[in-house]
Amino acid sequence: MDGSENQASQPARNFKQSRLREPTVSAGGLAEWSDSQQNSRIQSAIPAPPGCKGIKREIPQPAPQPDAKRKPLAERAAEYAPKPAMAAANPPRTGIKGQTLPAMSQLKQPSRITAPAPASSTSSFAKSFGPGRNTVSDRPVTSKSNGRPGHGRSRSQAPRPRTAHDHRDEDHYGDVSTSSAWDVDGRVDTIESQFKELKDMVNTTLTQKKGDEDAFEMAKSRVLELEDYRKKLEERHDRLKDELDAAKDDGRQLRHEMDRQRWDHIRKVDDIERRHRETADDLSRQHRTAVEDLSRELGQLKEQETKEHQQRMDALTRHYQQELEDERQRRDRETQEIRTRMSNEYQDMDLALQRKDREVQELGSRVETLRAELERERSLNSSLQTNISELSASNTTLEAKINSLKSHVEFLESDSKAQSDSFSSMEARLQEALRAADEARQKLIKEETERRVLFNKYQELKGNIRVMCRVRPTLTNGEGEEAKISFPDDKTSAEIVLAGPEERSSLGAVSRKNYPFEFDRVFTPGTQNEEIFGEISQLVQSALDGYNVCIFCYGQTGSGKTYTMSSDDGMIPRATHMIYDTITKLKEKSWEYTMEGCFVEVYNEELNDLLTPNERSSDGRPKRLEIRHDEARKQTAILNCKSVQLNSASSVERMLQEAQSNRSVAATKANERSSRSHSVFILKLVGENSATGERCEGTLNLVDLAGSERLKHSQAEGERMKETQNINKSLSCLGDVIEALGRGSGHVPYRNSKLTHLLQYSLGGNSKTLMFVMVSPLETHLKETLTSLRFATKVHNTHIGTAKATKKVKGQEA
Ligand SMILES: Nc1ncnc2c1ncn2[C@@H]1O[C@H](COP(=O)(O)OP(=O)(O)OP(=O)(O)O)[C@@H](O)[C@H]1O
Repeated sequence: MDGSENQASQPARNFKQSRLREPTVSAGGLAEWSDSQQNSRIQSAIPAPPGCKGIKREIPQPAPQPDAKRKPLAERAAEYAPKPAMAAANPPRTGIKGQTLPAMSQLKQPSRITAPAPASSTSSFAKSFGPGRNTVSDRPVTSKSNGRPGHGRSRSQAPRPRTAHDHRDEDHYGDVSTSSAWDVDGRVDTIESQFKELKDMVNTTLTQKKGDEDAFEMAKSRVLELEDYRKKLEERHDRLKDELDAAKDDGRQLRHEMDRQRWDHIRKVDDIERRHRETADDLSRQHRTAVEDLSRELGQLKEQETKEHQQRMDALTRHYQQELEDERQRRDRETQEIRTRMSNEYQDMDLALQRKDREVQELGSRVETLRAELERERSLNSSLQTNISELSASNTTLEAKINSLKSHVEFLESDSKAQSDSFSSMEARLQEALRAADEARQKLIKEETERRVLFNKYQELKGNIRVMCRVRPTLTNGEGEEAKISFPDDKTSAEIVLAGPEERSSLGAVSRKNYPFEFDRVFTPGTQNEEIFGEISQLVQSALDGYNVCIFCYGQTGSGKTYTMSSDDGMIPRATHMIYDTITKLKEKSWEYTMEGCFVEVYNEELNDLLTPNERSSDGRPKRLEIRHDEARKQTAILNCKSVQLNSASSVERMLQEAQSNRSVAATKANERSSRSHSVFILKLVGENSATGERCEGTLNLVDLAGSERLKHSQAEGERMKETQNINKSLSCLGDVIEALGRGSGHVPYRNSKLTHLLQYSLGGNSKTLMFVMVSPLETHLKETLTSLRFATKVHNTHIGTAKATKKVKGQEA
């Protein structure tokens, strides 16, 4: 039977006696059970399916047997049933016993009293006690007298709970004591009815007990069932365990089998591989043998073929030789015949030719005769014409003579004496004028010599190294912000003041420092090349006078060096034009000049000829330019360098163009190259005075230096690095040379760079030097500009010794 059905049929069942692990249920019965409690019982009662999780569920233990010493309530109630009078007669005793029941009832029914045992009955039962007998304080004592500890005891000690009707028993005591305390019959009736109720209760309890026993039995059977199930499960577990062990054994065997098969397989694979190798070896052996056999056969076949071929060739050769011989003989015969025929024809032709020759000779002699006749006729004709013209001329002359004679006769006929006097005075005056002119010429030559002396003295006084500054204008293509440059002194035009970069003080004030510089001359951005040349023309004159002159432009890239030096109206074309003009003028003073020019560049410490850049020596190597100094003449020559005779201004222009184009060829970007090399235009001027016997030899060097800002750039690599190092080196060597000259040092380090070595006689004692420091007007170039101006100031402060002209008068040193 199902547990739930059992419960439904026994609503008043007391679970305290069963002690099963089920929720504690009050004596109220089924009406007080919650659904969850019922469900839990249903779940526990249903046997779990075999093999499910329920196997692990705790099997409920049989409830312990109730305390045997304790008398069941029904028995105790039965003891009182036949003696209702005693209850009235001996109220304290009955009261004690009666007092135990509600206490027990309270133990069994902790919260509620259900319909069969309503609170009203308890309260009416309580009414049977006399006043003061059933106080709250007595109850725990009675309960304790039981001597059993229990969980219900603590509840009895707590303040009594309200009944199901939500009022305490004590609430009625007042009523009992006041209304019916001494109504014995009423009380007996009440007690009897109460007893009857009690009896019903006992019966109910007995029924409950029976139900409990049934439940107990059922639980027991359930336990047995579960035991069986457990056993089954254990059996199943053992069976499964056996199966697992068997499966493990199978697995082991399978693994073993697998290993064995793997080893078999590996062995087989090895065998196959070995067999395969052996087969391959056999095959390759067979192949080798076959190849050897074949090659042997091939060799034999080849030999045989060669022999057969040779035989065939021999047969063919013989055959063809025979044929050739036959053909040759046939041809010989034919040739013989042709020769015979030809000789006959030759003979015929010879005869015909001789005949023709004779005819030609005859014709030639006839032509000669005719030509001679024609010539004779022509000369006759011309002589006749000459005669005619001579005759007409002589006729005219004769006519003129006749006329003059006529006039002479007339003159002679007039005053002939006066005429002859005037003639003689005129001749005397002419002689006088000639003598004066000669004297004036002599004076002029003397004055020219004196002018030269004075001019050079004036130059010396100005100093042999002069520095001029030129600021180029801003270009119109929006180059950038202009630097703050001022020119304070209009009169001397020798000062320039540069506002330095912005400086910020610790207080945040922005200021600019002024940097004043002073040079021999400062040219403002508006100055034209013409005015610049006006300043340097005196130096060009000095070169004509036999001095070595060096004019160089120094400054950063883009500051205007090339513009100043080599542009169409730059210093080089202007200087050459001036020289031509001067030479022409000097011719009147008996000076004859020859002018020779060469153009070189110093690039990477190598001299390159810009007029013949690709010229090679006889051994095919590029011609190496070598510097040669003539100590006595204080002149420098460059070996293997093309030197051009400059007879006219146009030849100078041609030379400049050629140099420029060669410079462009040498580098893809001519501008870049111009920034990275020094170009030197060398003009040699040799003058001789036929009147005075003077001879002078001067050199004009016009140098466009490489961009000075390269001094700082050091991030370059490879070729660029070499270039940078060389530019740095040569520019600092130039500074060293100027400094050494200024100090009057015995040793001047000319040889430290190609540039200074080349300009040795144009820098220092025997020369006049002019440096142009070129200035860019841009703010971005400010630092470079300051560096350039400082360098120029150093040069300007250097005093170099007196210059000397290389001049000779025939037979004596200058
Ligand atoms: N005085 C001037 N008036 C007008 N334009 C000028 C003047 N000076 C220079 N320029 C212009 O400025 C530019 C740079 O000048 P230039 O090529 O002569 O500089 P640079 O110093 O020779 O440079 P690099 O070292 O690269 O050869 C050119 O376009 C040139 O025409």
